[in-house]
Amino acid sequence: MKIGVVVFPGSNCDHDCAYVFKDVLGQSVEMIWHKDAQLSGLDAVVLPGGFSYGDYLRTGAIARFSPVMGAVKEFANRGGLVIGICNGFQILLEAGLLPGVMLRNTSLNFICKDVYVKVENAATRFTHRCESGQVLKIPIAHADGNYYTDPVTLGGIKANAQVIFRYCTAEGKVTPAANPNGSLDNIAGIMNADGNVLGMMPHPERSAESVLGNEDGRLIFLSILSAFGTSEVQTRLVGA
Ligand SMILES: NC(=O)CC[C@H](N)C(=O)O
Repeated sequence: MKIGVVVFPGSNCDHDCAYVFKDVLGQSVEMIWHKDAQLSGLDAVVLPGGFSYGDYLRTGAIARFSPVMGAVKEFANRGGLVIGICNGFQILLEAGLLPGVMLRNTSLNFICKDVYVKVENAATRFTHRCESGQVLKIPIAHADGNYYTDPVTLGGIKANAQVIFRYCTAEGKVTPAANPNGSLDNIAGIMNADGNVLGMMPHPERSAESVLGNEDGRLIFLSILSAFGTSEVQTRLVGA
C-alpha cells in the first residue's frame, strides 16, 4: 500500500512514521509537503507528531490552515484513512475532522514517558490486530494532551464507540492515577463517526520494533495494513 506522510514546518516525527511504514513494514511512502494542495494515489495519510508552527497560538491551530489540509479533508470525506499522532491529533481537532480540543497538561509540564493505554474498541481499521481491552505500552511526549469536549459530544462519542484508547494502569484499570495529563475520561485516542479518521496522543511509531524494546505500537500499523489486505514485507535480515 501507499502511505502519504504530511510534513509541516516543525514536524519532527514525520521520518519516524515513514521509517516504520517503509523500512520496518516494507510499504511505499510519499512525503507530502504541507503546501501541496493535492493528494493522489494514496491509501492512507499520516499527520505526524511534532511542533507545527512552533506550537504558536495553540497546538495545531496554524497548521490547520496549511493548503494540504483542504486535500486531507477531501480525502477523509471520500473515506480515506487518516491517522493523526500527537501533534497530528491536535491538528485534526483544530481542523474539525475530530471533535473536541486539546488543553495544556494539568501539570503544565511537557511529559515524555511510557504510558499504558487500553484498547476500548478493537473493531476498527486502526486497531483490529489488537484484542478488545488489550493494554498497550506506548510512549507519550507532549505538553498539550489534555483532551476536552462538552458533555453532549462526550456522550455521543462514548455511545458510538469512538473512544479508541484510554490511559490505564499496566493491569488495564482506567483510573485517575493512570491519567498522565488530565484528559477527560482518560481519553488517549478517538475516531470519527465514519471510522476512517483516528487521533491518538501516544506515539506508536516509537514502539514499533524490537530494537526499541517495545513493539506494542506496531499493532496500529499492522491493523492499517491488514485493513487493505496487505501484509508486512520483510525488508531486512533481522539481526544482520
Ligand atoms: N510529540 C508531539 O507531537 C508534540 C505535541 C505538541 N507539540 C505538544 O507538545 O503538545
